[in-house]
Amino acid sequence: MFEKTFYATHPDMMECVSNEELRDRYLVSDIFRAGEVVLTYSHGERFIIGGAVPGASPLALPRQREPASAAGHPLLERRELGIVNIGGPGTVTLDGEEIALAKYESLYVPMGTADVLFTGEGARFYLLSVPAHRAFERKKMTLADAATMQRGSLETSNERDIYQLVLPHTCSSASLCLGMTLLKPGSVWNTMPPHVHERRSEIYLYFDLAEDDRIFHYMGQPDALRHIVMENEQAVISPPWSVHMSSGTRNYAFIWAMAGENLDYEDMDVKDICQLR
Ligand SMILES: O=C[C@H](O)[C@@H](O)CC(=O)C(=O)O
Ligand SMILES: [Zn+2]
Repeated sequence: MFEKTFYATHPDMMECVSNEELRDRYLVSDIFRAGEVVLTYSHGERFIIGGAVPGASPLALPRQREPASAAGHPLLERRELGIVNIGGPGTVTLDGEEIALAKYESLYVPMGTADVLFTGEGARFYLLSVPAHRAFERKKMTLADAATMQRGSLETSNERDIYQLVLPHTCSSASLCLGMTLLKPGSVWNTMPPHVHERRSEIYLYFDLAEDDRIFHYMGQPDALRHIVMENEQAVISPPWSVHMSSGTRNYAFIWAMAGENLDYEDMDVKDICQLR
């Protein structure tokens, strides 16, 4: 069912870890494969991180297989799902209702939704699911519907628009927070200055990069940074004790998703650049 399971980690585990081990623990790659729904599982907030790339025929979100008591039940029996299309136009069908999603458009799928179908050749659906305690309203969110924050400047190479898609003031959810950030041409730094949020884990998916572009993603405790070199359409897991920030070889887009103790975007501990080591 899950391509890979990512375990929760202790910050001490950052010591002496090789680049390969770092990638193995936090980098989520190969989730957009033509004609497949690829799902990975993280013990951090029990996030499911995945991709659906339909070809000529539709793809279905799989049903649960384990444990025996849940086998055959919908994956969203006790979960909610956020979907963002990062490719060409496509359609998501929720229990028979078709919802068109163009690039950068997203959909909040409530707990209890039984059948989720993905269609549209060229569409690339990014999937994020976390446990939920109740069903909220199904909602499509475009960038125009989002709460938008302008941050940074071209002079400091970090001019970007932060779009809040799923947060209490834009779309109700049980635990999922979801948004997208678009960097302006010439700007390459995100989340500058960086922060940690003890009460939530976060997943970043970088996209809109060329094949030979790279993202230098920084993680770890603020006084012990490490980096992971990332490619287009790869995601990275940020444990609650870790910063998450990067620079790229050009401007790019990224989707951020959080879950945990609360839905308060402002519940973050912003770090001074001079504190970083
Ligand atoms: O906890 C919030 C997240 O890390 C992002 O919203 C930060 C971000 O998009 C940015 O500064 O560019
Ligand atoms: Zn964050």
